[in-house]
Amino acid sequence: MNIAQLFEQIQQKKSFLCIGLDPVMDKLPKHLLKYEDPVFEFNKQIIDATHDLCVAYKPNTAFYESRGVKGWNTLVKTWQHFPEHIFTIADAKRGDIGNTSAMYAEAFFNCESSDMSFDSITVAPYMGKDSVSPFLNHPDKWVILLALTSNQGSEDFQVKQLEDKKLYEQVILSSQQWADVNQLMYVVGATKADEFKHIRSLAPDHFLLVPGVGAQGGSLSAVCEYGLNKHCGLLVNSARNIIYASNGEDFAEKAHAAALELQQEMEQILKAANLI
Ligand SMILES: O=C(O)c1cc(=O)[nH]c(=O)n1[C@@H]1O[C@H](COP(=O)(O)O)[C@@H](O)[C@H]1O
Repeated sequence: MNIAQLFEQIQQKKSFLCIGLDPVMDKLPKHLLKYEDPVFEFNKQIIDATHDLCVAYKPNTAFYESRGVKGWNTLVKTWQHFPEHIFTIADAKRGDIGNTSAMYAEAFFNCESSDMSFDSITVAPYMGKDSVSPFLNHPDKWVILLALTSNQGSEDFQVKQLEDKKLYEQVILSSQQWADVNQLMYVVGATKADEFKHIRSLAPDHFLLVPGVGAQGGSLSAVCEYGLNKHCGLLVNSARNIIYASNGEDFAEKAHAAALELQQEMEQILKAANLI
């Protein structure tokens, strides 16, 4: 999926919502425990109840890898259940020396060897260009590079000054030489709303993946004030606020309601910006 196709999906659905699928066994509704794979059943019902309201799903692989082989199988089944036009993000935060990154890319992008073929993967930029390039060698796939993350620890390194720039600014500027806007996005936390105006001056045309709305306290309207661009340019992620809207038998219905609330707010924002 290229940038034009992603924008088309956003316009059709009047939504730039990405739903994070980060399921924890202990938090699942009890009635699902009778299923052979309760986590898959949970994801399946969440996807069925919300796919008309979002343009992307982002399973964070930690929530699957932590359960070993069973968890990996759940991830594969979940990927296989995604509807065709949904943009899929493997939130794996990978990045290593070139030949190792190539194997990570194989694991998440190549259907034949891994039974999954995500549209994109989150990548940590710390090891530099040759650690990111193997993901970009898959021409129809996206790299979503960590720029300014939502957590407190983002202050430890990302905002440190290097000569005339902060580290995260250098990440955004240097990486633009590695791929174009059809293959590269940046993660910017919703908790960093004050930085969006400046980040848009560094990367006016790129999509930004924005986690941190809801459970981490970020505000959708504050992000959109300066974050939108001519292709919308934002995928705003929410996980816990949607998937755990209820832990009863009505969990999927309540997830739908929580996603609808965000989608309706997004529709108003897109209309006000003349993007739909
Ligand atoms: O790359 C990410 O998705 C990510 C980057 C970041 O800066 N902050 C952040 O919270 N995330 C992820 O986004 C999701 C946030 O989930 P909620 O806080 O439950 O909405 C988790 O999967 C995090 O790992």
